[in-house]
Amino acid sequence: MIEVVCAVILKDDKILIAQRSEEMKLPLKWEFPGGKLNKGEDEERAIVREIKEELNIEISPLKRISSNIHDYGSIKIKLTAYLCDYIAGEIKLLEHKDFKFVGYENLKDYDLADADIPFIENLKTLV
Ligand SMILES: Nc1nc2c([nH]c(=O)n2[C@H]2C[C@H](O)[C@@H](COP(=O)(O)OP(=O)(O)OP(=O)(O)O)O2)c(=O)[nH]1
Repeated sequence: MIEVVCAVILKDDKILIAQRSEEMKLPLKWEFPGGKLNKGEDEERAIVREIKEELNIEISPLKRISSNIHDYGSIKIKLTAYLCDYIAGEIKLLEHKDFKFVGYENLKDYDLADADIPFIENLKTLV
């Protein structure tokens, strides 16, 4: 099972979602950006590193939301989400195709990766 961490980044009460590119796995799906844990790396360090690598911004993890285990058939992932504050920097799309800041109520209108869907319910009381 692959361990993946992702960031639910808040800015002005909106949530950042990013669209995977055609070249990535799960092409064109929307997700909470993040990536795989390196060996020996803790989750909070991994999420800060991945967001800098993918979006060029600094974030600060606030709270662990929950983990979902999802089996895509070819791979099984454990996806752990952290609620994060946007600290600094201008977003540059270094891997993704697009990004948006959306209100909580609009998250369901995007074609999110299957593993992310349970987070919508878990976020209800947090945002
Ligand atoms: N980052 C991220 N990955 C997700 C989410 N939902 C979901 O199913 N995934 C899957 C897609 C990938 O199969 C896997 C993580 O891959 P990734 O491509 O983002 O991770 P990475 O940057 O470390 O990968 P790599 O390109 O170095 O191989 O988890 C999500 O919300 N965020």
